[in-house]
Amino acid sequence: MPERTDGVADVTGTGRKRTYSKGMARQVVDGWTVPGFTHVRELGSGASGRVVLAVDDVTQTKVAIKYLDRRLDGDEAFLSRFRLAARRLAQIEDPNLVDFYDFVEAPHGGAAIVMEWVDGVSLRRVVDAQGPTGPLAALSMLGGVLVGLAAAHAKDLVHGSLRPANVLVDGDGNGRLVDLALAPPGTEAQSGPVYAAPELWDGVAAGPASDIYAATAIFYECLTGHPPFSGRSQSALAKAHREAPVPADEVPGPLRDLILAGLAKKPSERPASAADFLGAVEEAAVAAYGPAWEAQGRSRITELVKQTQALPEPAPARGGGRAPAKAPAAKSGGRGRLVALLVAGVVVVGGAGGAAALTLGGGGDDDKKTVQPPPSPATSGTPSPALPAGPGPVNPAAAAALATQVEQAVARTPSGAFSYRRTGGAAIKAQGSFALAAAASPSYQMSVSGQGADVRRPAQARLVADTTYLRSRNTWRPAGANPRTRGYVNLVSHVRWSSSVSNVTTLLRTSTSLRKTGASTYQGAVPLARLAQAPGLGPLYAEVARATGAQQVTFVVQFDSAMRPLQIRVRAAGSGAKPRSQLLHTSYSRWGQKVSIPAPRGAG
Ligand SMILES: Nc1ncnc2c1ncn2[C@@H]1O[C@H](COP(=O)(O)OP(=O)(O)OP(=O)(O)O)[C@@H](O)[C@H]1O
Repeated sequence: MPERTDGVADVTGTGRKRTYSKGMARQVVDGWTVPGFTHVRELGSGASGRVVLAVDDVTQTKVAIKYLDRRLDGDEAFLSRFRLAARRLAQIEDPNLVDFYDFVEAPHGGAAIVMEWVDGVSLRRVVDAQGPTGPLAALSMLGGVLVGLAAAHAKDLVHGSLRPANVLVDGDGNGRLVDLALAPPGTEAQSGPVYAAPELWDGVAAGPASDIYAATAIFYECLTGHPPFSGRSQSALAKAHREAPVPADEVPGPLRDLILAGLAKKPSERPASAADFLGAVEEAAVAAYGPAWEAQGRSRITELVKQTQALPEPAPARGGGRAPAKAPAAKSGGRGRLVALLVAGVVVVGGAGGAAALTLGGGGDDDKKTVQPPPSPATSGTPSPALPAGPGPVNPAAAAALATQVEQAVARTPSGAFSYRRTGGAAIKAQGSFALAAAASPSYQMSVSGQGADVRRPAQARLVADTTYLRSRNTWRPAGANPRTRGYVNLVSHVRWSSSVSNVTTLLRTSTSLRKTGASTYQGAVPLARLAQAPGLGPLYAEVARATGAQQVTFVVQFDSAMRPLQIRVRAAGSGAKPRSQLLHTSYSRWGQKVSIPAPRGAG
């Protein structure tokens, strides 16, 4: 049973307690407010509720609180489902999901979600204001959305109503998904009709495949400035999703297969999982735009976010409830977009050469007439030429100084959270936290799984002083000696080295080409023969060389402003008739968070 504190249910079971201050501000939202927070301002509202920026009275942390619409907080079936989803949401930490803190219910009606406040703008606003993002930024957004979906799907959580308004883009160009599991089953198609997969229109419950469809429809809109299908009524839109050919010829040639795969009419014909799709996205992006595509795409989207933030913020939408779907009266392409066009000195007359497409959303932000945007500063984002992947000159002293700077930055806040995945070959996924000790080996706690039959189920693992412990029925046991758990020991070792900071610094130090490709992004290449000599990392890269036949790896690493890694992507691509490739991708977050990973007591 949820513990009740001060009349507030702690349904996430996190046991978080707050000291609730009296007399907190109750402006912005009338009636019940979540105790312990002071509201700052309203951020906006939609069909599912009203969102306010608030400050935790104890920690002074800024949060976003979504007060659920009466339609939801009065629906007991929805509430009991969402309570279960909330427990899982509270356990996920992923750089592409907005952190979920609490689901709070008032004793006499009223419910709210307390979540991380994202200092950024929604992708809806970015596309409204700037038009198509250019292919690299669109790919980077799709990649982020798929990473977030993969993390949610791994916990059996489906987004259900994914659309650009539910992708918040932060100042680092990171797309973060919000509003997971908020659409009551059966209403998913109406929650985001423009992005709703054909099966949702037939009343099939939302699943990973419908999330992949929505992610691809968003990708399409980033590329072209308008969604793939439109219709004058719900039934016309449903028919288009079910029957109309995918208008793939509007997107750049190298990206068409991705669009066709993700928007396949039958769920079984779409990529098998978000993680699989991510692998295909990576392959297509590298082939078309070179290994630095992600860094370039991210820097492009970061620029678009900045430009959008500089525009006057649209007044928060009011009214909560979404109007029942009806053919919308012709509207302009959105307030923000209009302002952007005026700022850019572009005058749009009528339907931009007849290219206007009427799209039907369920109201609110997604209910808009999209106009094929004329070239604007933002749409002229043709990719810069791919950087050379081959070895080039490197200044070893500069590379070593950079590596030292990273080590020093990490040593100041030596703990955090990470998520890791390997794609290509046998997939591996892991996420958790780590603590780096100067004099001892680092400790990791993670949920880890792989593709082999013996490691497919996620296991909870700890690595302390080079011993791996696995959790089984609430008991931690050392795993080394047991042949049945050897697979997990190998996975943990792989993850530990792949996502280690020493992997980052070794790649920098041994690079044969290294260049700065963004404000805090570097791209380089290292021959695998060199990495095979590196302490600890040797076996990892020997395996990569064996599996791919590659001679070298290329990498892209991005740092935060304190020079701690935010993410690193290492790619090995073999050559020949059937080249095999692998991607090792670690994202880091929450540097400096308090992490304690002791050796389990009594576990030997
Ligand atoms: N965690 C957050 N951090 C920052 N801004 C947020 C956050 N969650 C929502 N917002 C912003 O608050 C506003 C209202 O969000 P809301 O989710 O109600 O809108 P919506 O997605 O259009 O509608 P709905 O999902 O309810 O149909 C939007 O501008 C959204 O970008």
